Amino acid sequence: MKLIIVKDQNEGGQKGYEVFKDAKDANAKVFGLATGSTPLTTYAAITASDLDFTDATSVNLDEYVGLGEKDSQSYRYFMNENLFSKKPFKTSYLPNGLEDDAEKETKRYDKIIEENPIDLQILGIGKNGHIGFNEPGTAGDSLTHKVHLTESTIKSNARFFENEADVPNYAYSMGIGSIMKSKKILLEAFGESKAEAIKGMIEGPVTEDVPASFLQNHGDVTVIVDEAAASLLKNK
Ligand SMILES: O=P(O)(O)OC[C@H]1O[C@](O)(CO)[C@@H](O)[C@@H]1O
Repeated sequence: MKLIIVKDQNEGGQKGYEVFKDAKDANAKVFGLATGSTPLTTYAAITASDLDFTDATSVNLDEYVGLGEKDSQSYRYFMNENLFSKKPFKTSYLPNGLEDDAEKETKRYDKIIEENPIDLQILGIGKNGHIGFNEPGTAGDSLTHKVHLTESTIKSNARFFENEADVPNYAYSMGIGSIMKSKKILLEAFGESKAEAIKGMIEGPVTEDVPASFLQNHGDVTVIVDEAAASLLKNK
């Protein structure tokens, strides 16, 4: 893994933008995208740039089950607000949170991923080491699945909702196996609350207990962290 330690999230966002720019210059056509607070500065830097994605496709990692694009907490809404309304892509895919039939939806999404192999995947990381919504215990070869969110994730994400009870209990998530097939991966993490997960991801054993640790088996991962998120690493 290539580790880049930055001063703060703003500098991290600029570096993240550079990874997108390099990928675009190298003719990347499919971008795997993430939600959460982590990629926001990268999306802001992309938005402020002259990069053009109208010939590119995006495939997002995950979506809450039960929320649609008009729900302000849905990930489709988040992506529209923070990126797509300013930097449109030719086509943008997300799981459909309003589809009740999990088998139908996960199969549909796997087909999309197969037909649009991801050139660059951006990831955040959960405090418990999750990537996408792949919670601890998820198999390294998993495909798109319906996830029962952990208590830790519900608590972390409650800040985006009025009440913790409003956080959906389920989400559809791209699997770890699909994430691992991305040609290049960029993982960002900012703040002390991510330090334990970053240590486990980079210096711990490869284990389902820390889903991000599977990235040790990928040949092209760039990790951008601030000093706080890097604070528990022995080798910097
Ligand atoms: O960037 P945040 O808001 O800390 O969230 C971290 C992770 O949590 C998720 O939003 C899912 O809970 C991931 O998509 C993201 O990588």
